[in-house]
Amino acid sequence: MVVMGVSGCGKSSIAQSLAAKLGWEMVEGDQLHPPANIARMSAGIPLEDADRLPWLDAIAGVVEDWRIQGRPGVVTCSSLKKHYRERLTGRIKDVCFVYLAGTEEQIMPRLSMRTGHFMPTTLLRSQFDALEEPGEDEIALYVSLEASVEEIVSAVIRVLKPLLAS
Ligand SMILES: Nc1ncnc2c1ncn2[C@@H]1O[C@H](COP(=O)(O)OP(=O)(O)OP(=O)(O)O)[C@@H](O)[C@H]1O
Ligand SMILES: O=C(O)[C@H](O)[C@@H](O)[C@H](O)[C@H](O)CO
Repeated sequence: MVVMGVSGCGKSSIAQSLAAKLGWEMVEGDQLHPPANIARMSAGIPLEDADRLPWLDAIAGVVEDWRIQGRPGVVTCSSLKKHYRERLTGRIKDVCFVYLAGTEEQIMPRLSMRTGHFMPTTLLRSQFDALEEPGEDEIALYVSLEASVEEIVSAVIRVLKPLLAS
């Protein structure tokens, strides 16, 4: 499972709770950024494709390891563009994206109140500019970010339960 969406949509919060409830391993995709990417974002400079590709490949490696081991897992990754998501999954249809959907107006207060994180609020617009929402040809669950973490996690597990049982 890849919890995706723009900065501040709630990926880390939802993924932590999902992994705990499911008993799955969780990987924070942001931990796999090259230091140069963190420095770039911290300086208020949006990442470009060239910056993201090695990061996406590192996350794809986590997904592939889980696939080889036959183990489920939850990883957070903004996955803003379709070709990023294809790079993450290798176009293998065993990965579900949980897309935390919302508006800049809904997310900005969260980013403004968050402390101790490298991502400046000024980059939120660039995240939406880059965002390509998952299409009908992709395995993705749209979830409104407006609900509580508990409500979102319960809804995701409820909807995916039949898949999780297989
Ligand atoms: N469902 C929610 N309702 C209210 N606040 C939330 C919700 N989910 C997350 N938050 C809060 O919003 C802020 C951003 O959440 P979080 O860090 O999980 O987002 P993120 O998508 O992982 O961000 P980034 O991509 O920048 O790391 C945090 O302060 C978090 O406590
Ligand atoms: O795709 C990107 O521009 C970046 O990866 C950001 O989305 C960060 O990973 C994170 O969301 C901010 O902390």
